[in-house]
Amino acid sequence: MPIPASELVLNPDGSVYHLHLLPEQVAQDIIVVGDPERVPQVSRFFDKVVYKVKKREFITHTGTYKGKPISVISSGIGTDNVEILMTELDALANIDLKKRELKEKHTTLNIIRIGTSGSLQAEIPLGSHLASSYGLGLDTLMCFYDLLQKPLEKQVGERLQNQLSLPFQPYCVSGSEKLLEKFAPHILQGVTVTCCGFYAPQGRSIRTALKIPQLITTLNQFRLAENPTFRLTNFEMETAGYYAMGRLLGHEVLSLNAILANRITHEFHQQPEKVVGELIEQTLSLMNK
Ligand SMILES: O=P(O)(O)O[C@H]1O[C@H](CO)[C@@H](O)[C@H]1O
Ligand SMILES: O=c1cc[nH]c(=O)[nH]1
Repeated sequence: MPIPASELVLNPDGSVYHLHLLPEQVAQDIIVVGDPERVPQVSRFFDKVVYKVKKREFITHTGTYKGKPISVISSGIGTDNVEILMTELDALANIDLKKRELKEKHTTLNIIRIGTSGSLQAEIPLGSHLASSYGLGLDTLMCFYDLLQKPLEKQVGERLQNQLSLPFQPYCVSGSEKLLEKFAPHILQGVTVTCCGFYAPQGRSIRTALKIPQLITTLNQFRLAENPTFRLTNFEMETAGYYAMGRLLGHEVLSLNAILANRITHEFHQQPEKVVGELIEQTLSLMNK
């Protein structure tokens, strides 16, 4: 039975609905970024850019880097956008769009996020680069998917739900071990908390009262007796969504974070573009090794 037009939506030119991409316009190695303006900051290092496609916040540049096909795509902010991006990238790789059928052979995508983030530990300074060994989702995306979690991952979600009295259970998913191996010797590793907003969901209060005023303290002090090295290191808004969708769809995903804020020492980096630029160059040089 072909996948109906209402479920897998295609544009009149045959491209996927939101990304506006055709299968030949995306590589198997993909860098994802939140900010659409970061796309050319990555692709300027490519040998050449063959395709430039834009729809909404989803901007794609595809070409080669050191002779290997590569794409960079922006997601915009949040795990709701990540769900769309990951589903449509997977459809481009694994569904025959003309027949609307699953292809016989599965293609695994290698997806690396380069994003900005705030530190939850005083000793992780501004300007650090951090690879997420786990993503911990404080959003409700996975309430709608049947995600398999390992016992430690499930335990983290249950404990945090309890400690923060949340009406839903956070989810926790590991990143790609294969990709982490390339980066781990060169940058910090940590557990990244993915939030459903930038202000109150990350404990920021500008003009409104917080429902969970102890959020940052609880996350800063979260520990597992069974695994004493497990601690929550940083905040952002996409990583757990990428890791969960990657596990559901069978793709390798790693999130790399440029630490711009420290929420414990109350600082924000004076030159954010410099920190992000350094992470872009480091990622490109390590991902092909
Ligand atoms: O710099 P990007 O990749 O957008 O990532 C971080 O910055 C945005 C918030 O300012 C969120 O998307 C968060 O995850
Ligand atoms: O504190 C921060 C900094 C960047 N991105 C976030 O989501 N939070």
